[in-house]
Amino acid sequence: MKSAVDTQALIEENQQLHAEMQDLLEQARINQQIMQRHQAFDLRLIGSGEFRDLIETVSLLMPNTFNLEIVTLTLIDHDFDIRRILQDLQIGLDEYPNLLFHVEGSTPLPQDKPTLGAYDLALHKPLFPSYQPASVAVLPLMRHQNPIGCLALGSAHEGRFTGNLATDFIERLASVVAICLENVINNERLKHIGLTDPLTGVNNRRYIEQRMQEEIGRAQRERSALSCLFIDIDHFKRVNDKFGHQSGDDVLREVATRIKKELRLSDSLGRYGGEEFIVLLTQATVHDAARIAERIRASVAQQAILIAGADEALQITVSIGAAAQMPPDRSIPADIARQKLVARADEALYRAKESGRNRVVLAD
Ligand SMILES: Nc1nc2c(ncn2[C@@H]2O[C@H](COP(=O)(O)OP(=O)(O)OP(=O)(O)O)[C@@H](O)[C@H]2O)c(=O)[nH]1
Repeated sequence: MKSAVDTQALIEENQQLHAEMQDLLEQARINQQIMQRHQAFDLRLIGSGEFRDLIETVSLLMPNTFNLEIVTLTLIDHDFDIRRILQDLQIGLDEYPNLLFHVEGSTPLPQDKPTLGAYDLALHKPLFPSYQPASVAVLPLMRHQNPIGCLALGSAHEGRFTGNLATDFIERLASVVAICLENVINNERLKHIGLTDPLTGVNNRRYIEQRMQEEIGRAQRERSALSCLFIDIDHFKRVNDKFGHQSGDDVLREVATRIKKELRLSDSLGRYGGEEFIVLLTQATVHDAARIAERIRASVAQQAILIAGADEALQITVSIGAAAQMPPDRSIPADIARQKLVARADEALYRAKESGRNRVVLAD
């Protein structure tokens, strides 16, 4: 027969076991929640179709999911290839302070294995320009054995990332991010190719029409000014006939470059047809448009264009028709407003040609 003492010990042991089981259950519940959060994060990451999605997932969702103070993504883009595409697609880098670009010649990014440990100002400042964590994990992003950038995880806790922590989990995370990154960059590249004129590198007609429609809609809503320039190279057929098609192509490229130089970042330039370009000037009245058009005309006319194979530089001029959409009429659908604006600029261009070329004419 068991004594009262034995019974009491049994009860206490039972209570102890019960408490341990409750702890284990609680731990399992927390683990399950963490796993679900990680799975949701993986799905968002893998589902990123555009650059914007990926950057937002990495810089906003990732710190939340993994309990971090900051996550930054540094890309290797020494030839500015990625930045040019993002700029042309109107993806403003200012919107993403945690997206960084490695500076050529500065401390090389880690390759192969992640590095974990305490924050080191000299080493980590470029990866965390706006926040100083206590401990960091720097994960190399590799594709086909080549480094494409790095992911930097920052925690406010000193003990979070230490040299002896197993790295399998974060290595897997880095390889998923690297694949997703390559995928979104390729998607944006394809989009860019579809909207770019291969000869001059400026936007093509499809892009400029699309952009005009958006900007006209915005100008109508915000009651802001918007102008359009229709630019045509004078006697371009003579260039082709006299110096060959290749020289004609060189002239087209140089004229596109000179036009672009006179524009602000918010303006758009597109090749509209053979030797025709359209410029869309946002927040620009007819006076602004006339001033910019005159600058473009002068920049083409003032300096002859050097052509490979030709003995002398070619004197090229352009004629420009300018039309402003002011005040924007909200009752007209944006596509009709776009066609009207282009038609008015085209009509002004016709008058510029008729009245002697190498001039700017404003639409009525
Ligand atoms: N090299 C080259 N020529 C092109 C291209 N696209 C169109 N052209 C040529 O551009 C010329 C346009 O000639 P026209 O429309 O007669 O006009 P223009 O000679 O510029 O005369 P005006 O506009 O009246 O001053 C044609 O000879 C086309 O073959 C191109 O991609 N490359």
